[in-house]
Amino acid sequence: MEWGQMTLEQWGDLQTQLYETVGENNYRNWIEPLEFRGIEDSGIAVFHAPTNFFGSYVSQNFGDLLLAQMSRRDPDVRRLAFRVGQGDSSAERRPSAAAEAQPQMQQDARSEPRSESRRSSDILPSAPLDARFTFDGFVVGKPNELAHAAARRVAEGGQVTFNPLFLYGGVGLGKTHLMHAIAWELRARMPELNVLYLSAEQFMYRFVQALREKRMMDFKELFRSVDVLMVDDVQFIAGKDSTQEEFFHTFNALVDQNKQIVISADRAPDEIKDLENRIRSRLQSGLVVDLHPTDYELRLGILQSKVDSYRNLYPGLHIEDGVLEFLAHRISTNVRVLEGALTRLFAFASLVGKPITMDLVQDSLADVLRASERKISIEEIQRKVAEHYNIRLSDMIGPKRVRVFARPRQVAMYLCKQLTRRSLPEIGRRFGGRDHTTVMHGVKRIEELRHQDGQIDEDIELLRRALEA
Ligand SMILES: Nc1ncnc2c1ncn2[C@@H]1O[C@H](COP(=O)(O)OP(=O)(O)OP(=O)(O)O)[C@@H](O)[C@H]1O
Repeated sequence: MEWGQMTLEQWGDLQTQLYETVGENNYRNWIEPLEFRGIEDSGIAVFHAPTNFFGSYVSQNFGDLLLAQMSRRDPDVRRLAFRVGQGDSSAERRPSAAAEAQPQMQQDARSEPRSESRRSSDILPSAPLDARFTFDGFVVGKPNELAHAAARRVAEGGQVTFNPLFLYGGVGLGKTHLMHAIAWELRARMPELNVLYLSAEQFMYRFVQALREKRMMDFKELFRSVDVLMVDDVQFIAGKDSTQEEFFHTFNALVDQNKQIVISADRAPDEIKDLENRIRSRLQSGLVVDLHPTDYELRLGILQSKVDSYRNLYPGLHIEDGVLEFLAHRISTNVRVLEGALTRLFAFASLVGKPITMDLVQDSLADVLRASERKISIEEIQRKVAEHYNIRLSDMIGPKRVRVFARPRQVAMYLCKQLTRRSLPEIGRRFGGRDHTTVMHGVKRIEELRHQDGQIDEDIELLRRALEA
């Protein structure tokens, strides 16, 4: 290291001044234990701090003052660095080239500790990131465009504008994918940032482990020294009092330091039961965005993008027109199921050496298609049919046998047979305790009428479509 102009002696003078400015207690606790190492030629004043937490605290609370006083004496001083560990600062302890190349980061890091040990992955391992979960692999549509835009903004790593970013949505809608994409992007753009991604469950596990091993100071220090904290599935900590407490303190400490936090959950903060109110309100204090259930266009887009990525794996595999549209229409539950179906189709087709046709879809995905069928209930059918024929529900189910009630009743029975998996006796029971032979007769009668009476046929088609919508 080349030393700047400031000498140890001058540091001694400065300490006396700091003593007067910060007061005896602060001075003894926070300034005196610092060891001045010198000034690197890049204008970084380097201090040795006893621990990362210590460095972080000094940086946060006295960094501006220290920097102002130092740069008054030596205009070359532009930043402070608090490092832990043994030995002299050496070349490998300098901020990385990437950090130097990032003007924004330099400004952020002005008074921050950026030691190698702080970045060391064995001290603060992030949960592994899935290589497929990048922004490139994320298909944007109406239901997720806001969440995607917010995630992009955070991934730029600029000034923290909303804190935390809270992403929520139902199962398999892309929360984890977006979180990983943010982490990948930040790592690529700013490798010097300490980005920690983990699930709320892992947070709890580490907390409990720290308690058990009596290493709470280390735990606090580690979590307070990250630059970006990302916690997935935060609903997990609901009802777990001490984990919530610790999460709350970690959260506050990082927000106070203007460090970005990204949280995901399966529901909105005010819908998470057994969450302390103070945490709930913290989680709501930034930007809360939800991933809406996918629509047909988004599902089709996702399928098309997955097919593109499969092209290398299965070259020459042909997909019949209409297959993707059919899947996007039929599998509307979640993207994970949709992806799984496509993977299975490709594997199946390549095994049997055939193109992906509608027949192959029916053969290889029968269970998935069955499971994703919308379940239509007997009550729903009865209600819709009663509405359609403008009669009361009680008359449809009741004993009256006049045609104005009997015909709609038979139509409803017929639809129950067609659209549900209920047995004839079960259907009979739900129509005022009628016998299964009555149901059978009704279903037969409607089958006949569909051939003879265009109006009935049309009514049934209309009702079926409304019920399946
Ligand atoms: N818009 C999208 N574009 C591409 N892939 C997507 C999209 N949304 C979801 N996926 C994929 O769907 C799968 C499930 O997504 P992810 O794991 O992110 O869901 P999640 O919302 O975190 O669900 P969970 O609540 O179950 O954890 C992943 O393989 C992901 O890549």
